[in-house]
Amino acid sequence: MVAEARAGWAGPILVEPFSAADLPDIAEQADGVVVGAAWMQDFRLVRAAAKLGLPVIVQRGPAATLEEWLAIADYCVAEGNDQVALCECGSRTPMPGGGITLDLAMAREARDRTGRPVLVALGRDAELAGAAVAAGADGLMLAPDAEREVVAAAREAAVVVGAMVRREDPATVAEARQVIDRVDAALATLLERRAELAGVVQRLKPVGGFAGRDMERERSLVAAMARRAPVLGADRLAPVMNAVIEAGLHLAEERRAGPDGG
Ligand SMILES: C=C(O[C@@H]1C=C(C(=O)O)C=C[C@H]1O)C(=O)O
Repeated sequence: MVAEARAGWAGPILVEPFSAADLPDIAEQADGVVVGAAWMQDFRLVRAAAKLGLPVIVQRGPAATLEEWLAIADYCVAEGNDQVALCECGSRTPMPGGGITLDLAMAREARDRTGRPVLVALGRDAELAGAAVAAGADGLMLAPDAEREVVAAAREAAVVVGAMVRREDPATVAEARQVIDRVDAALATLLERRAELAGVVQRLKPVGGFAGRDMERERSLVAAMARRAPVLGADRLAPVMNAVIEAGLHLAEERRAGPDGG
């Protein structure tokens, strides 16, 4: 089973034991052991799993309180295993359609209190990926059978939302470039959306395109942006936004002309 999973997946293989009998195989083949939400009260199995020396992921049972959840992590640490991460998998609160109700506030609290990485299990629902990242999630888990598009959407939301709301502290050129790449991913997404919206205005204004350019509006949007980007300031933002606006106007004019120039 593990060998099969490894063949189709480049990431770490985390395995949840059904019983203590599974532990030797897990120790030999897996990269991490999962303390499942369903049996987090089985302290003997929790202890035995922690003793394998592999990283442990402690899932929160659907009715477990924060204290109960963190106590299981403490059990693992007491077995001498400090490689413990937590995983929020949702509460038992009934949801129409059987969806899970993730407790993102609890996930955030668990992270703040323990300093340990907290994963959020999204099931097959990528739509909460951005919310989980905004709440501080260090990683997202999707159901093994989640569709490719769902995985891609979750990854995209994590990058874009993460770049917007989380500050990172890179220490090397390579790390700083990775963070820049994520910020640029968010910028590209926003620039594309902005160009579409500016195109809407060109179609709705009595005179669109370069002929209907409104410099007063452009100055005022730069001034508003400078309030959010005080370090750059209006003087540095102005040429950047001029290029952005002109790119939007060129696009709108090309589209109006049509593929063969009108
Ligand atoms: C979009 C408009 O048309 C032009 C493009 C602008 C923009 O991209 O923000 C701003 C002012 C206009 O020069 C507008 O008038 O709002």
